[in-house]
Amino acid sequence: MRKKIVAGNWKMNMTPAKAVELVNTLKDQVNTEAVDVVFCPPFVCLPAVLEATKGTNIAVGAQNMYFEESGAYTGEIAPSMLVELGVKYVILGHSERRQYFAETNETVNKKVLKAIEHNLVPIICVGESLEEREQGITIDLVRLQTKIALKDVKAEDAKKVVIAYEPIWAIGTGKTATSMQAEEVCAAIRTVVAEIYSKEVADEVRVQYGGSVNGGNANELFNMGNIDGGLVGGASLKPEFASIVNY
Ligand SMILES: O=C[C@H](O)COP(=O)(O)O
Repeated sequence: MRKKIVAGNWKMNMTPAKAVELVNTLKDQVNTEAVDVVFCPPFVCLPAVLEATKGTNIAVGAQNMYFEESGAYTGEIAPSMLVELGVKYVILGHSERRQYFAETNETVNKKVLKAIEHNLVPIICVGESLEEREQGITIDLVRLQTKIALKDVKAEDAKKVVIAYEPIWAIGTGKTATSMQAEEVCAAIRTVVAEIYSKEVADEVRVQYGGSVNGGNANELFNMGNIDGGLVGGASLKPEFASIVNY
């Protein structure tokens, strides 16, 4: 039985002081027994959020990292830096990174391999644009993104990764995929994982849905057979996040 996982991607919002306020608002409200809860603040807020979540079961994730160990990569963050702080998860390949920062399936794969090497759990984002959906290539595209992201990842490591299906047209738009649309693609992701590895691996890997998840739609989405929780943007910055976790 897969445990649900709900992660809040704060994106480029909050300052360290505001982050502590948000954690203090949410930390006693979220039920971490039934669901793994992850807060993913901006890099500079990580120490404050780690401190503020001490003594809770809330895990902390980063929103990105680089695939080299160290060196002359101005502005980048290495996995060891995150690990030393106590970060457990890292979002990789978010569509905003692909769109604005030229991330490709190949760089996402390098980051996934590096994260695993450092025992960070990658939350790998995949998903199609509206144009791609209208062209009828959603499943092919998401299968390809998943396959490349997992290239050279061993079966025992693949079991632990989280894959977030985020249709780009649903991100920050208030336009949620229907539970059937989300389920169809999340099931296809599980199928491709089974093809690469085995049914056993596919049964363990957790697949989230992301894109305008809110307190009103979380229950229906998270009750679909192949949806193991959500990657939440806008609503993760509000008290409403608790009602998503406690769906
Ligand atoms: O990472 C989170 C997603 O991009 C979803 O964002 P959203 O909940 O604001 O639509």
